[in-house]
Amino acid sequence: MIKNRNLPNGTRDEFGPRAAVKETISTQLFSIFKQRGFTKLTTPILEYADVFKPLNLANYRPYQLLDEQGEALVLRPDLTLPVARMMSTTGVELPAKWYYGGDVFRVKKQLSGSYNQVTQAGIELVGYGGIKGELECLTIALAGCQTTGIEEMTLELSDARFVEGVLAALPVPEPTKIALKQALFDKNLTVYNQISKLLANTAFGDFLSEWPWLFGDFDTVMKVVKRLPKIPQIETVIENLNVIRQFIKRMAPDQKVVLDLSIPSPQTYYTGMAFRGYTQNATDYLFSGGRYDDLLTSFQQIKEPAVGLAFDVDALADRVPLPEAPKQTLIYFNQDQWAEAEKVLKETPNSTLCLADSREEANRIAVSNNKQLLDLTKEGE
Ligand SMILES: N[C@@H](Cc1c[nH]c[nH+]1)C(=O)O
Repeated sequence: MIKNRNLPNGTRDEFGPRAAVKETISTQLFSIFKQRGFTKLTTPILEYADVFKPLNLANYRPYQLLDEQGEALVLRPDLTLPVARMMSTTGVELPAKWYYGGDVFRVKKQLSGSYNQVTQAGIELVGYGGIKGELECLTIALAGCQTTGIEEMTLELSDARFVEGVLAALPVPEPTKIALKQALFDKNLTVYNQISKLLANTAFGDFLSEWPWLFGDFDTVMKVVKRLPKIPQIETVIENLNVIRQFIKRMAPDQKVVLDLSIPSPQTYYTGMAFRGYTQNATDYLFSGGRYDDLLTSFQQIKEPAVGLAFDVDALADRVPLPEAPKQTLIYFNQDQWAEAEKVLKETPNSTLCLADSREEANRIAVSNNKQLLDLTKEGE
């Protein structure tokens, strides 16, 4: 007899309403992706560990296995890197629009309460370098939340180039910049203040005193950014963010948009704008995405621009109210009535065949599942 019937940490069996809701959500998202011209791509759950080198493995610790030659394999902790790997090996023509659905596996801290297996549904636009790529992703992000029934969602924008651009312009040696960045990301104000004090009397002084708090309402954050001296690289970033803000205003006037220019990029492979959606009082994101123009060079010589996003189907399922199921009918019949039962099944909405061998058993099943029994045998009469 098998002794250990427990599940590995952070995993779960899914059945009943939750499984049904997740299936519905995935179907709704896939239908948006397909309608907008994305093509399905399926990659294996197992990949060589090397594929995920560009990830920050402190945040995405993978489950490791060995193949028959002793080479390190992992259960995929991310779905964007397999797409980049696939693009570099198959020579498909660019630009390309891919969509996918599947589970990612990330070993989380024990007792963190979060799951190690998460279902994602996402898209990748490869070969588009302009801002239209970001706009398409955001259009799909908003449509996805709306279609699946998310009522209130906050859109958070950030940009991987902002922190780097400001640091590059600071008149201090490289090690000081690295220390300042670390203190900013860790929100270690003691160290941050010590370092930024060195620059208090420069053109950056005013801005630096506010940087650790540079998140929140879009327009308020932008006002603080204006205190920076002119840095050409930052100007482009700000322009892009403003274009996105205006686009959202036109598309979804009531959509709440926040900006965070004091955090590390959500993925180490992002090279530009990043966007995430969240709801109040929750730590997980409904979707997360961004631009990653350098990622393909991890796999090939030629650089290709790319941008994408993934919905967290589990996070969506946690927020979407479970649908009220219509009353089900159980059709009880004798084996020689199969053809008749089949006909009734076709004609009766929300019905299923009852495969019990006695009327008594059929009754028990109907009562315990709150279903109505339709008896074709008339045994009980
Ligand atoms: N793979 C990213 C989401 C993404 C898709 N495309 C670009 N980014 C994640 O899991 O966070």
